[in-house]
Amino acid sequence: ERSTSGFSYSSYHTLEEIHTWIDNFVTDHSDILSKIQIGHSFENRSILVLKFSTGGSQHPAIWIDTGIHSREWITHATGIWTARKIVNEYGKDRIVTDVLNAMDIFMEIVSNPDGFAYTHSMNCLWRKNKSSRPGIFCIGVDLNRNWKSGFGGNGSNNNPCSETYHGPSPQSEPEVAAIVDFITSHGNIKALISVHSYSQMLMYPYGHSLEPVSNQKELYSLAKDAVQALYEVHGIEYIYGSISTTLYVASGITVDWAYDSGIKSFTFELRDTGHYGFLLPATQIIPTAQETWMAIRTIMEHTLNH
Ligand SMILES: NS(=O)(=O)N[C@@H](Cc1ccccc1)C(=O)O
Ligand SMILES: [Zn+2]
Repeated sequence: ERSTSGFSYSSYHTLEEIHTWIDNFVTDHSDILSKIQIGHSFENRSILVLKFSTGGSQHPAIWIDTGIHSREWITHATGIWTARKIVNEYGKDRIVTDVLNAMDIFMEIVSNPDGFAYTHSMNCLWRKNKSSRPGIFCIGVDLNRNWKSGFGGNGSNNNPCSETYHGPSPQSEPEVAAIVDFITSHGNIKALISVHSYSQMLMYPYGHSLEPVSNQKELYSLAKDAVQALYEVHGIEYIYGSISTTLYVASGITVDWAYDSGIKSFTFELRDTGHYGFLLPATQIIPTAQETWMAIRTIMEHTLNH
């Protein structure tokens, strides 16, 4: 009898329900799972990371974050389903087993806990964190514009009332600083996957410039394979390419910082293409998670072998 047996993987959940699930899930799978607090948010909520590990010390690792933008609820739900998939597939699926026998996986499901709580209480379309500063009467920084690489460039905004406000300085936000500190001190993260919604895209750096990254061919080819694996599940079509050429120029973003830190980095924009947008019905959670998993699994396999 799993203590998570009452949890619905086909529903959206509150922050408290997710934190309770994390505790129960780690208890149920304590052989392979542990919970790490990497910091706290502006409003003092815990920032939690799931660690999947079969032992060893300082294994090369893969980082996955969901929920950096709080209204993108499909991403937290996909993260939760993916976490369960990983533990269920270990020992069964050859790729998952090979990956976890050689690497660790770190997953941060609620990367913007203050914003996420706010989407449940006050404003379901809230995007930013909830930081406030003296003399500034608009709240929140866009946590996907607060990173050092290209900070303050085109595709970010220095107006605190903007939805893409980059904040006063790189890593000014505790939610970003916590990830930077964790990944930097770990020192052996090989790949990073940052999950957003919506648009149905799989992208890689750069966002801050139109200049192709040095290993563009490798990332393009891997994105192509990952998108094909995703398509084969439910026939959902993704487009793929570099962020700046596929979507728009965006500066101070997670994946550009990761790439400049020597990490192969990808970012997803999950379902849909705008019909429901951020308000994707819960009936699409499991289909979305199932197809996204096949793309993530493809990226994991490549990371293990290259
Ligand atoms: N998820 S979204 O609707 O906010 N779109 C994202 C697009 C995006 C995602 C990853 C890196 C750069 C840009 C955004 O941050 O603007
Ligand atoms: Zn987003």
